[in-house]
Amino acid sequence: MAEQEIAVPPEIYKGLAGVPVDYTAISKVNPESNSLLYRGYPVQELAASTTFEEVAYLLWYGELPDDTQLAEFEERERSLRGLDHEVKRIIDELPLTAHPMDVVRTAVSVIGASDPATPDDSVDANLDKSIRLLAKLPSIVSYDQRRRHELEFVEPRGDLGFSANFLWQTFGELPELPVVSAFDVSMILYAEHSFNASTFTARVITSTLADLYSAVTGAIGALKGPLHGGANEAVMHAFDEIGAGPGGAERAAAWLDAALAEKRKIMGFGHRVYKNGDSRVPTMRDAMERMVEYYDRPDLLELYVGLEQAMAERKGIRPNLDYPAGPAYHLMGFDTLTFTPLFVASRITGWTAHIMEQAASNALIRPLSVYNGVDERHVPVKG
Ligand SMILES: CC(=O)SCCNC(=O)CCNC(=O)[C@H](O)C(C)(C)COP(=O)(O)OP(=O)(O)OC[C@H]1O[C@@H](n2cnc3c(N)ncnc32)[C@H](O)[C@@H]1OP(=O)(O)O
Ligand SMILES: O=C([O-])CC(=O)C(=O)O
Repeated sequence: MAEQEIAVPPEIYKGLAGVPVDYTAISKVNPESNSLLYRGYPVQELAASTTFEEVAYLLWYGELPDDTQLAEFEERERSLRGLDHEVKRIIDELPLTAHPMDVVRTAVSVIGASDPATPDDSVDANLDKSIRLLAKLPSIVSYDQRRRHELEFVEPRGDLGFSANFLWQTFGELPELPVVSAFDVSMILYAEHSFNASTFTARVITSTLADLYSAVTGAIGALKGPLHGGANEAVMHAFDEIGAGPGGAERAAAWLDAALAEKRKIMGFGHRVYKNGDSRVPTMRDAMERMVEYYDRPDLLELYVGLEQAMAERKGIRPNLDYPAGPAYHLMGFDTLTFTPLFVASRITGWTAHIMEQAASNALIRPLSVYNGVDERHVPVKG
């Protein structure tokens, strides 16, 4: 008699936590040293000495551009910033009740559906689509924020860098240097973070040989959720619940106790990979503090510090990048609902770098599941 097989239940890695699924040469997230490298460069150094355009180039081409390469790259990006009538028309048809992330997702989908190069998956075509989306996202995001205030579209300006132009198109006035610089830092920090949920979504879609626009559209959907990019918006909702004005630290602690008693997740805290703090937070916190000073809002900093300290005491959980980014964007004047679309405008660089990396060394992403439903049964014979 054959020896009876003892079924060993396979180990399930819920949420793929701790499971390496592929190599990447784009960025290295190191929770032990609390560091983040883009193509080998520490993100803090990039934030201090480069522009977001240089970082986009680095992520896509693997090296920082020299002066000539940067000038050509900037010229191309600036030439593509306009928005076709068709995209504006479709945005206009969307109800104002639509979340801005749904608007961005739809606009990217429309651009993909209208681009004759969509099926071309050559490296050159994908680079072209990537810079096209990078250039157009500020127009899409600002157009949507402005239409909610019944304001006209502001045409992009070819004499401004990415971040200055983004602010110009959103607010219709030229921002001062400290604001442009803090915004540019946020774009650099949000640009790339290895196999996070939205990037992995983009890679899964690419692995089926679907086009770049489809992968980006799916990634936008994944980023919308509050456990991922949607947390920067959710941080501001929490700040609104706590309320502005003096005494923020005490109110934040009391709010936190009530929220934890209700078993709520505190948005902007915790991270799947970093368990001792997010490598990007100190740099973004500096940028946020510069905005607190610039806009003279010490009460917001008091609330920020109060909630951070209370969370450390109660749960020992540290903030992630969304925590300082939310209040920084609020101070700059962005609507709270626009915060996650700002994340899209930056992460388009990382997503598309990963789409191209996946396409260059593809294997269909298709994990296994372990069935735990009812045993096999049979449809009763009728009659
Ligand atoms: C740019 C980004 O996308 S960064 C992430 C942005 N997302 C957020 O800020 C949402 C809030 N944070 C969270 O929900 C989580 O920390 C995540 C989703 C980011 C990471 O989750 P995981 O790695 O799965 O951690 P996990 O959920 O296992 O947390 C471990 C424990 O800490 C708790 N915890 C983690 N984060 C939080 C939080 N923000 N608030 C309250 N409790 C938390 C969990 O409830 C869990 O407790 P338990 O062991 O008693 O069940
Ligand atoms: O890495 C993650 O899981 C989430 C994150 O911080 C990011 O995408 O920037």
